[in-house]
Amino acid sequence: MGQKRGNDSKPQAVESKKRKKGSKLGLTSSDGAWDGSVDVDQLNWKEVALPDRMADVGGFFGLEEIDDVEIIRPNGKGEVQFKAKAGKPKNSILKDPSKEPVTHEEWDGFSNDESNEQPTTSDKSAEPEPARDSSFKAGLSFAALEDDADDDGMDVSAWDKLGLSPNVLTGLSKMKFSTPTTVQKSCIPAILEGHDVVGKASTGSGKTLAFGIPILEYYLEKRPTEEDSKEKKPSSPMALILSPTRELAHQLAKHIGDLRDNSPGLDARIALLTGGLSIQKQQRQLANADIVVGTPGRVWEILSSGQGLIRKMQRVQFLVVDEADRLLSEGHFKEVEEIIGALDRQEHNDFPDVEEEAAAEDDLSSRQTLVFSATFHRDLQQKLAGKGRWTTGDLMDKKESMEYLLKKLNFREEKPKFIDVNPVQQMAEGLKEGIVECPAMEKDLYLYSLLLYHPKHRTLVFTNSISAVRRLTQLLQTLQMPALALHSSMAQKARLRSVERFSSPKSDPSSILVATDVAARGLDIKGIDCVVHYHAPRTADAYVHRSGRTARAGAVGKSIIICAPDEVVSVARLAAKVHASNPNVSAKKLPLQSIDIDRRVVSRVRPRINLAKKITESNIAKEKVSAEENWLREAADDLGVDYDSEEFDESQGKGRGRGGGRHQREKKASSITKGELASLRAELKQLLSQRVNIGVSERYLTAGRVDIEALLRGEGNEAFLGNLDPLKF
Ligand SMILES: Nc1ncnc2c1ncn2[C@@H]1O[C@H](COP(=O)(O)OP(=O)(O)OP(=O)(O)O)[C@@H](O)[C@H]1O
Repeated sequence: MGQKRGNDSKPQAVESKKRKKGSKLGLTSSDGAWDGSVDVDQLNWKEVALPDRMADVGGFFGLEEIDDVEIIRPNGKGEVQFKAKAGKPKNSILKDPSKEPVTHEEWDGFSNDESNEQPTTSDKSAEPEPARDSSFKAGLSFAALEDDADDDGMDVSAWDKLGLSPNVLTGLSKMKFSTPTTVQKSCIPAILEGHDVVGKASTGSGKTLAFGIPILEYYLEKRPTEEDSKEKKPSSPMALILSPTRELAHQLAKHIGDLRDNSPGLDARIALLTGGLSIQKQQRQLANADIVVGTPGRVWEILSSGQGLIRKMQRVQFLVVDEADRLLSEGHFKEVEEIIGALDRQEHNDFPDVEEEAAAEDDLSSRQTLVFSATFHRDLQQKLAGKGRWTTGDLMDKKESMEYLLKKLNFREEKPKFIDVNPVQQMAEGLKEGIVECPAMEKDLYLYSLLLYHPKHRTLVFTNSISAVRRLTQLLQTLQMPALALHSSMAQKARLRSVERFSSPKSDPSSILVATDVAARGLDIKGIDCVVHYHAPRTADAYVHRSGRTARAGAVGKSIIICAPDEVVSVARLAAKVHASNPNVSAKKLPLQSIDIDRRVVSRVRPRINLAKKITESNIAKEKVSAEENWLREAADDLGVDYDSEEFDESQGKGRGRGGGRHQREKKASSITKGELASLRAELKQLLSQRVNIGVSERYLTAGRVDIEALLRGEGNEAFLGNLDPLKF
């Protein structure tokens, strides 16, 4: 049974017990006045600016600098103190970089693999920020609500039953979230009551705020008092939120940060701990954070660096495991286990006095564990049972998921609440699923045709490999389509640019993002109308998450699988698994609509595709050959031998070893001359300048059967000329 979290604050004695340890920060002179010296963490550090060309470099370059600081050596020995020359800052609190709202600039890209992450310097040191608004008291903010009544806020009475503070309601109103989503309605009260919660709800259903709101409410209730601030009592983070990828961590921090920024009196400081940022800076952010969001690799790296951080983190009141099936699987499992183990470990000599130890035990016993995902797959079960391999990606039912989560996570309650908002339906309600069947070698042609049918649709195309992302992006760009690439071996700045360009409201409404599964989870981009699986997803949960990038937050969207004949059976099996728990769906009648693309369109655009493929293959082969040659030349230089490209080509071309044929094809593609390439381009340009002509002859045009005026006005699908049935999907 969950221990109900009362609305009253803990008795003062317990509060002060928790924060008993004296502050070592600013020093005071004999008359008790602050003498201007501060701890190194409290100085107003700024990141060292780098020239643009070095923007993707990190590590050592994550240095920060500071001006106008006097270094004092009180007793002439090793000990140093710092004094900001500018004098005493406002409210005696110097700027704390972790308190700045998380901005887009701080984001440094995507990666599944934290260990391979490149540090970056893309985050900017913040402007000086206001100190905590300690005059603002929770529960006394009706005035704030009234003040804002005439801005463009919304009626939020639908949230009334959830018992939220006026502060958070104001924030929700400003964000125009008039109604809680189902997962929010079900999870928020349970979390506010103090329960451990496992929440399962479809993609895009608002899970972030389902746990984010109770955390902010807890902050309002327990935030440090004015007194604490004056005494500069060190605080501990209240929540640790773990996320499997950097972009998700960023999004979570941003989403919760947005609500904080819109809610009067809410000034919780959020630290973002992901690879790619200077670790020293993150350690400093952590020192003052109220909410910590991070990826397991970096969180563990920082916690295990000592400095009493584990002890500090043991006091978190909320441990959130987002995208739990992914986080408790694959590469992250070990680090998550380490983190959870460290949070639970209680060693007696950890605490300098009995009172502190008692307070820590108190915190530990009241810690809530919150676990969220849209899917819980069977591999998690296998892995937890010690059977190792990740294979099927099949989805687990409620009982199985619970059993295995219970084994691994140290829930405070014997029976955490499992809130499954969509027990029968894995997919978002507004999602339409379709399948396009085509010959295995003609996927490019069918993808292009599909895209022509969907002008002004923001489309996300998933492939199963990085090389396919590279090739397809170039192919579509050659066909003058606004395509962008996203995969984990791109430089971080380039990844950021791709997502920003794709998601910007100002971008071309026909934008296409070609991506690997690095974009499958959590990416919350408004207005993705269509998800295309160029390669069929390998697992049922991948299908759910990829498709979940569209039809988010009650919107509608389409998910289309392009499928070769020999893939049809496995794709149908995959869809059957996803819909298995839906009694309204039978294996014989899956909600996977077959889409027929007009054969005339396909045959008319084939010459475009053939030309574009030739150009793209030639470009890619040229890039590859030149990279290979550079490498061989360098290797030959190192070995002190002569590199003879012809001799090397001969040895490759005789079919010795694997890949000889491919090498020959690449060589051939790369040998297209500049002149030939230019004429291919000119030919393609000519084809692209004409609309795809369907059943229209000049006679037909002059007979007036096509409304040329309407076409010129941009009505209908401008890609096509003639009578064309719309795609029935
Ligand atoms: N109550 C609400 N009303 C309207 N929109 C909301 C509400 N709550 C959240 N949203 C919006 O819904 C979108 C999806 O939310 P969120 O990213 O939390 O979904 P999710 O369930 O975590 O998805 P995924 O499983 O794909 O990670 C966000 O853009 C968010 O701003």
